[in-house]
Amino acid sequence: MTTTAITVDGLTVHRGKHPVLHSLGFTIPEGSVAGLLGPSGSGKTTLIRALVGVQIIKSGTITVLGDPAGSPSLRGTVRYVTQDASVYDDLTIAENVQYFASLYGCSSDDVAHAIDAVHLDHLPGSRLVRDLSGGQRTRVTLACALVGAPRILVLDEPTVGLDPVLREDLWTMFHQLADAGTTILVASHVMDEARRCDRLLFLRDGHLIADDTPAAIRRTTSQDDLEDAFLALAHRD
Ligand SMILES: Nc1ncnc2c1ncn2[C@@H]1O[C@H](COP(=O)(O)OP(=O)(O)OP(=O)(O)O)[C@@H](O)[C@H]1O
Repeated sequence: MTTTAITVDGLTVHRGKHPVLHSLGFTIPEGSVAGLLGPSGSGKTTLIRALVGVQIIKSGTITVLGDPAGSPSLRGTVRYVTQDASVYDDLTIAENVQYFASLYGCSSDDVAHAIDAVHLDHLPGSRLVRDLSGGQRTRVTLACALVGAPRILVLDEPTVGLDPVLREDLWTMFHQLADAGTTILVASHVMDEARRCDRLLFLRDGHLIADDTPAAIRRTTSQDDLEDAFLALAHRD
C-alpha cells in the first residue's frame, strides 16, 4: 500500500499584498520523486518554503509525514536545499558534510557515502570549500543534505550549473534514494528533467494546472514532449 508523505489542501499564500498561490491541493506518495515545474515567478519557491514550514500561509493545511509542515518533529527529517550553495567556505568538504552529519546523528560511513554519491570522492577531503568550482560547491551542498538518507528531501533547482554526466548520475541517485523510501520533491524550470520524475506538479501563476504522471500528462494533452504538454495545459487554462 502506498503511504502519503505530503498532503496539501486548500493552500493559499500571499506575498506582499498579492496572492501567489491559489488554493492548491495535492498529495505526494512516500518513496517517490515528484517534480515541481513552472515558469519563473509561478510560485515554486513559495510552495517549497510553505512545505518546509518557513512561509506564512494565508489559509489551508500542509501535512508532512502526519505532522503540520514546520513542526519541530520534522527537523532533520525534512531536508531543504535552496538555490544558493549553503556551505561553510572555511571548512573542508569532509568537515562540511561531517558538520551536518553530527546535527542529524549520522556516522562517518554516512559522510563518506554522501561525498561518494555526489562524485567528490576523488578530491582531497582536505580541500577547502572556498577553493572549489561553482558546480563542486553545489555538490557539497547536496552531500550535506543527503547524508544519512533523509525521509523527505526538497531540492530547489539542484542541477543548475552541473554537467550532463553528473546530472544523469544525480537523477539515478534520486531514484535510488526514493526506492529506499525517501520522498523527493525537485523544483525545476527545465522540462527535460520532468520526464525523470514519477509525478509532476505543473504550476502556472500560482495555480496547479497538472498533477499526474508524465505518461498521463502526455496522454491527456496528446503531446509527446512535456514542454508542449505544459503549453497546451497553460493555454487550456
Ligand atoms: N518577498 C516577496 N514579496 C513579495 N512578492 C514576492 C516575494 N518573493 C516572491 N514574490 C513574488 O511571488 C511570486 C512567486 O515567486 P517564487 O519565487 O515563488 O517563484 P518561482 O517559481 O520560484 O520563480 P523562479 O523560478 O524565478 O525562482 C512572484 O511573482 C514573485 O515576484
